Amino acid sequence: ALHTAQQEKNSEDYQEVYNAIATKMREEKDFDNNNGYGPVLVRLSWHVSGTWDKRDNSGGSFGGTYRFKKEMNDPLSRGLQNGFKFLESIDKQFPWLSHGDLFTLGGVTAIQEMQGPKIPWRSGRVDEPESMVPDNGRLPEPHYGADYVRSYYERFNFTDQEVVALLGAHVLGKAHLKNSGYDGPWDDESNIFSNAFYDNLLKLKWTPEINDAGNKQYDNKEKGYMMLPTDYALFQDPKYLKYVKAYANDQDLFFKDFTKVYTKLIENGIEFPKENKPHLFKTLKEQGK
Ligand code: HEM
Ligand SMILES: NC(=O)CCn1cnc2ccccc21
Repeated sequence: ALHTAQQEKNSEDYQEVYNAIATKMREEKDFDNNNGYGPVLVRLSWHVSGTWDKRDNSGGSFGGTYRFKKEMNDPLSRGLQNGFKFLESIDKQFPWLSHGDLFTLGGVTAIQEMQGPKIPWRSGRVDEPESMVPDNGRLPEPHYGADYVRSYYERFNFTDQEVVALLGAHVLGKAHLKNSGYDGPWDDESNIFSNAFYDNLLKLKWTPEINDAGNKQYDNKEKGYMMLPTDYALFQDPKYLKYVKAYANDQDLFFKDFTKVYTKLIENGIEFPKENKPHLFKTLKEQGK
């Protein structure tokens, strides 16, 4: 069943929600070794959307079903509960906002407040009941290479270029051994949204290592950076590598392409009537806050 998103509030109302999330991010910037909540909010917005299945239009961000424990406790989402807890006070402050809108707006706010691109965001997702929670197992695993990544994103009809642009979000935050069985990076500059992911992938020396959870990851000793096998796949696969180079050399192109594919991701399965216009948010800084 296709979901139609009606716009119920105007941009000023959503800018107020944006400001509440952005202000709370500033107040709690010491979270996770001073990474702050930005990275986990971005990952949450992707996980609530990554359950979408084009075959029956199940899952996806529309119904806000991540709020139910079956989806929240998906082992591949370990650690995202921190993002959910962060958004609980926002949920209470704006009871009229649906959970699907809350989770996706959280990611948009985080990207913009971490100096990323402006993401035009459309509202109107409607909460669905627990019976609509998609099964676990729809999110990707980090252990495999390019063939796995390519076939995984076929579910979204994403091209190689879109997959590479989307994965640039792995410039943010870090892996935590207890969450995913991967660990690092150990630098603390991972809360600025930039094209550094591609630069690092191309320019640094990556050494395969078995980590303390017995998983193979790629480490750079000099900088204390790491890459998952699925990250490194973008370097190994010649078709992906072409776009890794393009984005390493052109941050504006990366920002433009990331904005397009991230918007596609968080809107998959949703019909937006043309009168339901995207909202463009000002950052706190642009508002002089
Ligand atoms: C092949 C697809 C992907 C795989 C296998 C994957 C896997 C992972 C893993 C294992 C972690 C570490 C989690 C932890 O230990 O806390 C992680 C973190 C993260 N992922 Fe992905 N991911 C993928 C795609 C994406 C996409 C499409 C986005 C956003 C557009 C994204 C955004 C993030 C962010 C921001 C973090 C850092 C979270 C934090 O610091 O707590 N990932 N990812
Ligand atoms: N700073 C870097 O080397 C990128 C960090 N990084 C690479 N793959 C990642 C996957 C999840 C979070 C951070 C990640």
